[in-house]
Amino acid sequence: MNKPILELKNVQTLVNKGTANQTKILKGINLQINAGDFITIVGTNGAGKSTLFNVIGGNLRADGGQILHNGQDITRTSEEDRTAFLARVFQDPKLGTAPRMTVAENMLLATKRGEHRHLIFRQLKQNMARFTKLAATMNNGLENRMTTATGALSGGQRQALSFLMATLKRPDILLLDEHTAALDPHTSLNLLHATNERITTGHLTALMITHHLEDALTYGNRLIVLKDGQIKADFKGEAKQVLTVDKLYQYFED
Ligand SMILES: Nc1ncnc2c1ncn2[C@@H]1O[C@H](COP(=O)(O)OP(=O)(O)OP(=O)(O)O)[C@@H](O)[C@H]1O
Repeated sequence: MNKPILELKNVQTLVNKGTANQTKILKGINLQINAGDFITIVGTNGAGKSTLFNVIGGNLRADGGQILHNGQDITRTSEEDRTAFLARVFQDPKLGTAPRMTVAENMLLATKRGEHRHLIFRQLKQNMARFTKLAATMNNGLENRMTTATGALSGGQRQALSFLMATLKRPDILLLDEHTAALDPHTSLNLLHATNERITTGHLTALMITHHLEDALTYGNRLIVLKDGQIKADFKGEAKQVLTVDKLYQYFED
């Protein structure tokens, strides 16, 4: 059998280390993520979902356990070095794009994720048709704003651009941290559809945090419930298909 694309072995994190307030946030996470997995993650506020993404992304170091990428230990690899194989989209549309650069320039930058980036503007012209076609797949008019500064886009267009940028250079792992939560219901649904399309047709490996149980059930092949820093359930394949909102809701009680 192939190695998991990402594996977490007994991963633990602490906050307020060495003080009287020292607290364990992740309490021994064991998780094997296989190539092509699209995992939705749900859990109460404070369950540790963002902390899990921080520790996978490398902006928080694990205080115990191991993280392996294709079998290689990356537990101590920096956040910057992990961008060579990992991309993340945040809830805040402002976080994923450079506001003064145009849509096309941002996209060009994204083709160089994980490399020393300097823009060669002649490459803009060469890539414009491809970028415009890609922007059109987001179904929100982004393709008509290729030379607009990103700061002037609507929140929905900016977040769609962040998502596109995260996937332009194929990441081994894509982390979606409530990436539609700041959008209105219609815009959010549109981006979710585009997200699902790009992940499934591109066979990307993705983890998506959401507070919408319906969305967690609708999308992906796997669903994880995080509670109090631990994985309480991991539904795969058919077990996920027969899962209902009512059953899932039980994990949020008490
Ligand atoms: N730097 C920190 N210092 C102290 N406590 C922290 C720190 N970072 C996270 N925590 C605590 O760790 C717990 C988990 O936080 P985390 O943000 O991972 O939860 P979450 O599941 O993403 O929550 P939400 O759904 O509200 O976004 C929370 O109790 C939070 O207060």
